[in-house]
Amino acid sequence: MSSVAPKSADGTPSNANETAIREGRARARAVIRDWDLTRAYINGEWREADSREKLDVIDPAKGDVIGGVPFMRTSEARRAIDAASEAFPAWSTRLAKDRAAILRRWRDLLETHQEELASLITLEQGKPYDQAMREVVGAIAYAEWYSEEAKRAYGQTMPATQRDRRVVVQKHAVGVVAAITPWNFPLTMVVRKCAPALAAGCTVVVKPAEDTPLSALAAAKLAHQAGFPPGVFNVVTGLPQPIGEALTGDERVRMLSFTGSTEVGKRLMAQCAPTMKKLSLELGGNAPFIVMDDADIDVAVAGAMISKFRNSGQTCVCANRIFVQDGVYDAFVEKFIAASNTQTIGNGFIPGMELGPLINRQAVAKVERLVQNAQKAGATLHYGAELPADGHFTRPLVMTDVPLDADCFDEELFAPVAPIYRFETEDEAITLANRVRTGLSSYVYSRDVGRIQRIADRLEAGVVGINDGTTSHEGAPFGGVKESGQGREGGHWGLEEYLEPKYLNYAIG
Ligand SMILES: NC(=O)c1ccc[n+]([C@@H]2O[C@H](COP(=O)([O-])OP(=O)(O)OC[C@H]3O[C@@H](n4cnc5c(N)ncnc54)[C@H](O)[C@@H]3O)[C@@H](O)[C@H]2O)c1
Ligand SMILES: O=C[C@H](O)CS(=O)(=O)O
Repeated sequence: MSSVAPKSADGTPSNANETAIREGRARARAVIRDWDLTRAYINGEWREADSREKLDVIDPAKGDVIGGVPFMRTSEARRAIDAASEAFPAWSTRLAKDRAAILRRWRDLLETHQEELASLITLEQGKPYDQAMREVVGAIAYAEWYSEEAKRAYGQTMPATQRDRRVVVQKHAVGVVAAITPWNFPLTMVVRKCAPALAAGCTVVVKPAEDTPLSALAAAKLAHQAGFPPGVFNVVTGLPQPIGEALTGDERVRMLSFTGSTEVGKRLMAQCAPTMKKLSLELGGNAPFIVMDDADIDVAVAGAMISKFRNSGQTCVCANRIFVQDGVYDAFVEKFIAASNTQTIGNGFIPGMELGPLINRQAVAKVERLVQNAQKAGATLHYGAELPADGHFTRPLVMTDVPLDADCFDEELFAPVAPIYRFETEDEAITLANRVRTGLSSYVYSRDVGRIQRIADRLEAGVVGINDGTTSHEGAPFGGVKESGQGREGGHWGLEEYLEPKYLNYAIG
């Protein structure tokens, strides 16, 4: 049976753990203090809310207040749009190599301060420190990619169709971009949107998630040091709805780049319609994880563990439905439950911690609702670690015998809960995998390359992990189909999102 974080002999959390938590929190709170992460960033200045109100920031592992950011609303959002709009002409016409150089400095500052940034992520989002460090490394990778891609916004010439005509295609920055980001990767989601936007010559107003605003403010602090001119990069913190209405309703904002739930994505999409904004929407997932009976079971179990439990299941690409073919079902279930039940759960500052808390109480209530629904429908529950004393934790859980009509088949769990479903044929697996409204990530385990290709061809998804539970790559076009959104982030695809082609037709006489 697994346990909460490693304990001392008498069963209380070891002094070493308590010391690690205390020291980790102290390091992160020193970053908040020394970097003065208490004000939003508008037009190159650090600003309070007009009302002087503050929005508390909570440590999800302890449930206590660890910081406060400006509780901004419409007026401050409008000032950020003013700044971004005024900065756009100069920034968009600046030489690409100059934009690239500033992005490179931003990238280097992210790397120089990666330990401070990782501590901040663990404190405000809860993920274990080594996962937070991997998030910072991911953010650095995106910043690096777009510091280079900034110089590759290439145009084209078209073969003449008339002897006295020439056609030249140019690329132009879209304009002011509103970037609204989620809490599960509070740094990477900001960099993954802003780096390509800034590389393309756009200016940006970021509204981070209210649960995790500090990482976005830290990114702004480093962007300021990197030399982004005033108004080019802005971060507004506060009440989502009025800020969102200001950003989506203002005709000067030419694009919305949103990462978050499908529900909110649909709402924001509708709010953008009156001013016809360009959209990049990275929305909800519900990833199928398919294990065929010729798969290497140990490889499949290892992949399912990473895909399911990374960030305590709070990623858009987590395995949300694990489908195992009849012939290997019992073997897979036995090994997967054993692996799941050895995981430690606790404060992310404890060295080697595997599972941190969920982001807030609402997230815990949602997963409890989905588990109760599945159990009532007939699922068998195989619980892992006991819960730590405080914080927003939920126990790691494997569910077998899950009925196909359980709510968790269609809803994103966003928790360390793994429903397993049995299937018989390849066609049945694909039909079940596609029987949802989203299509972001998916996984297939087999050692038959023809079977893998047949399944990958038919999966309704933007990403297919093949014998691999992790699929992130800064150069790949990340994004989904159906209600997982539209547009792509990463690689040249990510830069193109923030560019508009314009063709010039020359009569040459
Ligand atoms: N596709 C991806 O790349 C990706 C990445 C991470 C998370 N997600 C998805 O995000 C969801 C979890 O993140 P979340 O809980 O932060 O999502 P969420 O939709 O609740 O919030 C996302 C962002 O939208 C803001 N927001 C919420 N309501 C708003 C409104 N009315 N107006 C303006 N802004 C508003 C929030 O403050 C936050 O900044 C999951 O569904 C997950 O799959 C997708
Ligand atoms: O949560 C969504 C992220 O996009 C996951 S990942 O960073 O792409 O793996």
